[in-house]
Amino acid sequence: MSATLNPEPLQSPSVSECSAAASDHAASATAPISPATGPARRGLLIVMTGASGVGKGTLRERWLRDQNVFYSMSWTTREARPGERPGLDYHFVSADQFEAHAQAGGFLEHAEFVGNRYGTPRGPIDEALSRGQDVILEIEVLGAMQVADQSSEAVLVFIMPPSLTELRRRLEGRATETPERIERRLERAREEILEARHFRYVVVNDDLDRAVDDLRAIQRAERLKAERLSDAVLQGIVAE
Ligand SMILES: Nc1nc2c(ncn2[C@@H]2O[C@H](COP(=O)(O)OP(=O)(O)O)[C@@H](O)[C@H]2O)c(=O)[nH]1
Ligand SMILES: Nc1ncnc2c1ncn2[C@@H]1O[C@H](COP(=O)(O)OP(=O)(O)O)[C@@H](O)[C@H]1O
Repeated sequence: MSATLNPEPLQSPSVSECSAAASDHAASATAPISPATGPARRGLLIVMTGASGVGKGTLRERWLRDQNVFYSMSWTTREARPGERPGLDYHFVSADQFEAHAQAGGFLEHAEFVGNRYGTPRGPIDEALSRGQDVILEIEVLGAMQVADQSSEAVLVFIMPPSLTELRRRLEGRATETPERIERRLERAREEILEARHFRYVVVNDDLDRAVDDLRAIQRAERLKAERLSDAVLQGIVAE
């Protein structure tokens, strides 16, 4: 893939809005009104991005522990690491399978990262958002920018390492990559960090608990946005 890091500020063109009212969640005049969490609410599309090794997976696991959130499992051409579970951590595919899916328009976004390809399958995300479930993507920066270009509703959160030294320590400590691949990931991390201002939020992952609190605060604030009130909820309020 030939995409490069984009020096221009992100544009957020509008995207066709899906029906905000899921059919199995019709608002009624007598139901308690809770615009932020109420029945006709479409799920949030939250995109967590940032360098490899910054702690995205660790944060996501803690953040979502007690929540019914849809985590989008990516496709990748990378080989599975020992302990990784096909169909849970990633859908591991060949280069040909990946390319065929990309050609068929099956990815919401996809990008090359240090010699391998990664992509977010489109279908399950639309389904989850429409039924009101929040969706979390955990992807690198080029892919996150593609999502931002396509979807004005996406909430983009950049996870910042406390320092590059600490990022190196985490990548080395995790010991999932060869030293050469760690260097390539760190090079990529420098480029990614320089793009941080293009995203809506930045969370520094120094203290894990505080960073998870920040993510929860973002999710809560985004749920309260007035623009997310659907017609169904408003009509329900005035119909009383
Ligand atoms: N664009 C894109 N990036 C992804 C996707 N899935 C994972 N990534 C990112 O690709 C990078 C490399 O992933 P991986 O090899 O699993 O390393 P790790 O995330 O550091 O454990 C990480 O920054 C991931 O967040 C995806 O579907 N699309
Ligand atoms: N706040 C933190 N403080 C110290 N170590 C952390 C923190 N967050 C994550 N880590 C560690 O850093 C390493 C990389 O985290 P990981 O979640 O795999 O990153 P990513 O998914 O972004 O590649 C792991 O060994 C993890 O335990």
